Amino acid sequence: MSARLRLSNVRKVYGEGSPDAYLAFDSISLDVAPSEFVAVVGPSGCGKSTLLRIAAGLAPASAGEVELDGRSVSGPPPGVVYLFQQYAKSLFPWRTVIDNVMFPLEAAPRSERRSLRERCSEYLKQVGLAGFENKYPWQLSGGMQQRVAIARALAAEPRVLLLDEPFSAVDALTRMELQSLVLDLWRENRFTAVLVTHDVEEAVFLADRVAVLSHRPTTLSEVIEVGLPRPRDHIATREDKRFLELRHHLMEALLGRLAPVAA
Ligand SMILES: Nc1ncnc2c1ncn2[C@@H]1O[C@H](COP(=O)(O)OP(=O)(O)OP(=O)(O)O)[C@@H](O)[C@H]1O
Repeated sequence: MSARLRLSNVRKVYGEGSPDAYLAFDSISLDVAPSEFVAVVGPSGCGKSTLLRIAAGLAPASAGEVELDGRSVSGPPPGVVYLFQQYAKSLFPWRTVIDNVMFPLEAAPRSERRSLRERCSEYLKQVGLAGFENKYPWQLSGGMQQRVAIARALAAEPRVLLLDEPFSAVDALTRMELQSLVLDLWRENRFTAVLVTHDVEEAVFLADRVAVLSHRPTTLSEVIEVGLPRPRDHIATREDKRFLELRHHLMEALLGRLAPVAA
């Protein structure tokens, strides 16, 4: 099957041409199939967010190519939605919850607004926020605000959803709830998902494959097939032998270069 999203030999240099030019990563090639869920893990600062922004067409690569359904990406393409870590900054505090979710549909003709509003209420229901349409983001908890951001992403009917550490600003239990929510929505809506995270358990729990970025100089060191059965459950999946093996392997890959802690 042809790739939905294809990264071919992508390289990023910040400050190219200047004496303090900085090579973020090089030679990254990765194909993501339609409806696949791929996680990208790597140590802090290795370039995960940069890579995702390039995949979204939000930043240019220094070399290499990004393709969406076979077409070269040179700016944000329709159908690709980016979900940010900092939901509080990505929601508009002066708009109600429903008006935040409606935002990607604002260009639609007035005559369609009523039916779009109903559709957006449906997305809010899907993320467990029925009845919160007329609240403002600042009246909601952090986890609820990220649910609003997820509903807004759904309203854009993504072919590809790019998730940049989307759960890192919430507490551990909320994080697990949001992980399950994203898995349910992914299963129902069949978008392609690429998740950047530094959390190896999250990567294994959610993804079909995990791409591992190395320490500097960053390259793609391996891509691992997860192969755990779906639907996944926080208790049973995390106790599965395969889950534990993968977690071990990824922890070693990410921590391998650190010196052991002295007794
Ligand atoms: N706009 C920029 N200009 C210059 N350097 C940048 C810029 N954005 C990122 N960098 C550098 O590129 C490297 C990769 O940054 P990036 O945020 O992509 O890494 P990351 O793996 O997502 O990090 P973290 O896991 O800590 O969020 C870092 O060393 C960072 O300082």
